Amino acid sequence: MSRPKVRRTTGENRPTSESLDKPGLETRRVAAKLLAAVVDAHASLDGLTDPANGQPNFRALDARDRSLVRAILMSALRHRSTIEALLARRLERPLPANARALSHALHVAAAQILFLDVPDSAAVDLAVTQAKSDPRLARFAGLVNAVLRNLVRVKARALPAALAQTREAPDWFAERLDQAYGAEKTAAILAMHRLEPPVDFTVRQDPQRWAEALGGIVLPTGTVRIAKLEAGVDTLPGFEEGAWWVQDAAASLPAKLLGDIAGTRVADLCAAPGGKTAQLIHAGADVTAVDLSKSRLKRLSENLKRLRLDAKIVESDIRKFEPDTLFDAILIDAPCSSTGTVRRHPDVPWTKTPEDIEKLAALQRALLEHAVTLLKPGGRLVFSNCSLDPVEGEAMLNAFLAETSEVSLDPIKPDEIPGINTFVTPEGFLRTTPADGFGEAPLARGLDGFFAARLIRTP
Ligand SMILES: C[S@@+](CC[C@H](N)C(=O)[O-])C[C@H]1O[C@@H](n2cnc3c(N)ncnc32)[C@H](O)[C@@H]1O
Repeated sequence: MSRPKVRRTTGENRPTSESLDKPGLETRRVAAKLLAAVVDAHASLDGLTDPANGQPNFRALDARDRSLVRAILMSALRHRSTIEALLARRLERPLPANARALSHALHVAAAQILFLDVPDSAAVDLAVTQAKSDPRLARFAGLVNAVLRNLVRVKARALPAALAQTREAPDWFAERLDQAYGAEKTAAILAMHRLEPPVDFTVRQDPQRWAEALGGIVLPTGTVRIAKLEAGVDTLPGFEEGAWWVQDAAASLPAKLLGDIAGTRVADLCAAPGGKTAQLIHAGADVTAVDLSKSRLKRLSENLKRLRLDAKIVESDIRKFEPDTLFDAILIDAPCSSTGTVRRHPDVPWTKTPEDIEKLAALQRALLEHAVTLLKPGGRLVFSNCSLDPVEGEAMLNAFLAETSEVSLDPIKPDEIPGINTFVTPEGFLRTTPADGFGEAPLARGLDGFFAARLIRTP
């Protein structure tokens, strides 16, 4: 194939009022702007697309265009390495480092061409118009046209080959997974990161009935799972009456590891938005929910209100939380790199760095050190997080245990919760990854990456 050449701007590339108003153009511009914010400024996609506090250009779009922007960005990030490889092959030389806006516009268009149900001609045409109407991109309009037209022509053959050859992750992340899990399991984890995950529900009772009502299956742990949402969760049966809450199957396990807590006083430290708080209250505990974030605690209150569940809510840094009486049990679901949730949050590996992992592990250690002082002698504490990185999990916990006499490990037993036996490590930690699951049925495969350990306060 003849490689596209960079074409210089001519007068014909100046924006016209027609090009500025072209239907769909603003949606692509916003998508490219948000992609820049994620990849270059490490902003979180959920924050940027928050309906109340998100990026202003995004919030100015109507609901349909907002969903298209989200769909473009989910695909662009979920397949970022593959798109990068396919674009690089169609360019004569790498894009200059200062051509970030061009790179983002190409990625947004390629995501539509390769992964979304948008007509190819519309994706190409809008990207070219976008280039012509942006002073930073106008001189590249010819290149955008040539690269994207070429991509459309070859995609049937080139996409499967690129998917097979590309590791779908930034190098730092794939290398850390390799070190922790080995090449084969890393490949399986990264393959799961490309797929849209199912939706899991924790139900208050009668999982079988709710599986039928929602059109899903019951996993061995009791979680109800459906393949995908056809509309908002608030349209599903059982939402109004608070019969269930959305919670990944792995996220439902740490609270269960506290065992029978009916009638006991339990602290849920790092509680918001409250999925695990709801489990603890539903299990019959008198729960104190503590979190640093006012806005996240507001969501926790709203969630508990819908579920008609009640907890004492405390806004505090848990390092400064000094209750009058010690707790019978504690759950601490600590802030982490969230690398176990990449299937749902494909921006995570592109917004986090190895330095973040080290900093978060140090914060977790500090939170855990204070949390154990709030526990009654003989009481149990479960520490959990949704990171795949052992620095935030196994290594942090082992180092803490080696240096403290205040608590000891209470190993998790493989048969104490149905369905978890393959997730329990030889030392008695819980470790899940997206490559794990509950059997070979397609809907039973995969769950978020989680780490959990149970400790007991020295009597
Ligand atoms: C992984 S989220 C918790 C998810 C929650 N347990 C659930 O199941 O819905 C971590 C939480 O820790 C909170 N957090 C972070 N640092 C904290 C601190 N120093 N003290 C209290 N909460 C903190 C964050 O605001 C965030 O809500």
